[in-house]
Formats: sequence, structure tokens, C-alpha cells
Amino acid sequence: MALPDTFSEGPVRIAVIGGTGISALEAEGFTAVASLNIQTPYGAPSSPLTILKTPQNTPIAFLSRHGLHHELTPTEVPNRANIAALRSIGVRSIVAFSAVGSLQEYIRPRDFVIPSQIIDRTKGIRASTFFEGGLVGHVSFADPFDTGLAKAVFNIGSDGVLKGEGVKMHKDGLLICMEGPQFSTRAESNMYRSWGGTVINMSALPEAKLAKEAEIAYVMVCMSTDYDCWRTGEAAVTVETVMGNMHANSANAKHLAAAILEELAKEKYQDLVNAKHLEGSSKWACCTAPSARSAEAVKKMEFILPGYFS
Ligand SMILES: CSC[C@H]1O[C@H](OP(=O)(O)O)[C@H](O)[C@@H]1O
Ligand SMILES: Nc1ncnc2[nH]cnc12
Repeated sequence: MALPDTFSEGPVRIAVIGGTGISALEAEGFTAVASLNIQTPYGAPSSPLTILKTPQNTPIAFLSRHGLHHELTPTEVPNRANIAALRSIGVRSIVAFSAVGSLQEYIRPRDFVIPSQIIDRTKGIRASTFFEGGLVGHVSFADPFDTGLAKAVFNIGSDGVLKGEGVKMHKDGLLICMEGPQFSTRAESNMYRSWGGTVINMSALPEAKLAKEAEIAYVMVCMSTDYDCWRTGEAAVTVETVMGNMHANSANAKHLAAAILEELAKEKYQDLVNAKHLEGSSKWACCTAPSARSAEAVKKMEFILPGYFS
């Protein structure tokens, strides 16, 4: 039976974005209660927003980054529509999942990494800001991942949630986000290692930048699937390797998502989950004089941050 396309039991504060190998959130005790087809001033998101109730009865939103059947390349993901749609239903925190290559020996395939920093190696061909067309703004991106949320997620993941021989949770990763869709050359992979890179993907940006502009606390859970192509004498990464390890990772991903959502439902996390610390940051990032702001640009922004620029 089709799910209702409306949800009226109050705002949904937390969203999970699933990446490669995670096109649905089928954790035990989760019930899908609605499927929202939201249109935004930036177009339609990658997938309908599925609203689920957790076993604690907290509503959460789930979005499949590459579409329901992985039909969108990392370059084609409609990041602005995704973040705008989530913000429009009340989302203030995002836990994003990603399949990543490991750039360090100690991060083994199937390990999990919470990054704290990122280097942008995308090619400037993805729409990466909401501030445009007569409304200029510059938000801080010094800490691209939410520090409080990252700490909470790392602690939850280190508490025996991840199963499997030697599977580890790492923190403070340096994530390289490349354009793709082709994987890196060996020279590039070694260069990223020389920069101190720990993991690599193609999807964290501009997702994280747009979340920051939308005043949403954003954390990425990176699931290592391969050693990219830097190991001498070893075969380079293939989609088959990524998918094989993602398949093995998916049970851990679901357990971790469930544990994170259970913990974040607690009263002590409510300021964090509601991103109180980010409130107003985008309002004060705007440089354009009120009298000079483009009416069209302001109208688009009303969808995300109502009342901020008018
Ligand atoms: C299928 S390998 C490359 C692909 O996997 C990662 O996707 P996601 O971050 O959405 O899990 C990587 O970023 C690339 O998009
Ligand atoms: N080696 C790799 N490079 C870029 N993105 C990836 N996603 C998974 N493995 C990857």
C-alpha cells in the first residue's frame, strides 16, 4: 500500500542521508509513515523524503542521495534541492552516510571513520551555494562537520555497536572529496596521502557546505570499502570491491543509524539536534545591503530561511 504523501505530526528535526548501498533505512523497529514528494525552488530532491518513526517514536527523514536506484552520479546529485527540501520540513541535523576509499593502512576496508576536516577536490561544476543572483553571503566553513554531533556519533559508534572481526571506528579523519566519477590515478592517490588524507569520496561536497548555509548541523559517517589505488603491487579499486564491502558494511550502518537516533532522542541532545548553535549564522553572513537585494533571490531563500533577508 502506498504511504501517505503528507506528515502533520510536527516538524522532523533529524535526517539520515543514505549513499552507495544504502537506498533505504530498514533498521529493526523503524516504521515508514509517509513519503513526501517535495518541490523546491532548486528542483526536486534525489528521492522522495521517507518519514520513519524510530522505536522511540521520533520522526526522522530519510533521503537516498543517488536516487532510489543509484541513477545519479555524484556530479548530478541535486544537492541544493536535497538540503532545501530537508530544511523545509524542519530538519536541523543530518547524519550522512558515505562509502569511502581508505588512504591509510590503519583504516581497513569495513572500518568506519568520522571526519573532522575536508579538502575540496571537486571541479567547480556543482551548484554549491544558496547565496547567488543578487544575494551575497559567506558562511564560516572552518569546521565543515558539526563538532558536537561528530563527537556524539563517534562515542555511540565506539560503544560496541559495530560487529565483525577487528572492525574499528576512527575519529578526526581528513576526507578528500573528488569530482569523479572515475576513481583517482595512483599519482593523485599518493598526493592525497602526502596531504595527510585519511579517506576519499565523491559526495560530501557541496552537501556539507549547503547544510552549513541552511544552518543544519551535519556529520558524515564514512564507511571504508577499499584502499583506493595507492598500494604498490595491488589492484586498484573497482565498483565490485566497493559494493562487496558496502554489502558487508550495511548491517553495521543500520545498527549504527539506529543507535545514533536512539541516543539523539534524549533530552540532553535537544539543543544540539535543533542546531541552536547555528541559529542566525547565515543571516549575519549576508553582505548585500537590504535595499540592493534581488527580490527573486530573496524569495528563493525564503523557502530555506524564512524572514532572514526580506
Ligand atoms: C560506488 S563508488 C563511488 C561512489 O561511492 C560513494 O558514494 P556515497 O558517498 O554516496 O556513499 C562516493 O562518494 C561515490 O559517489
Ligand atoms: N576509492 C574511492 N575513491 C572515491 N570515492 C570512493 N568511494 C568508495 N571508494 C572510493
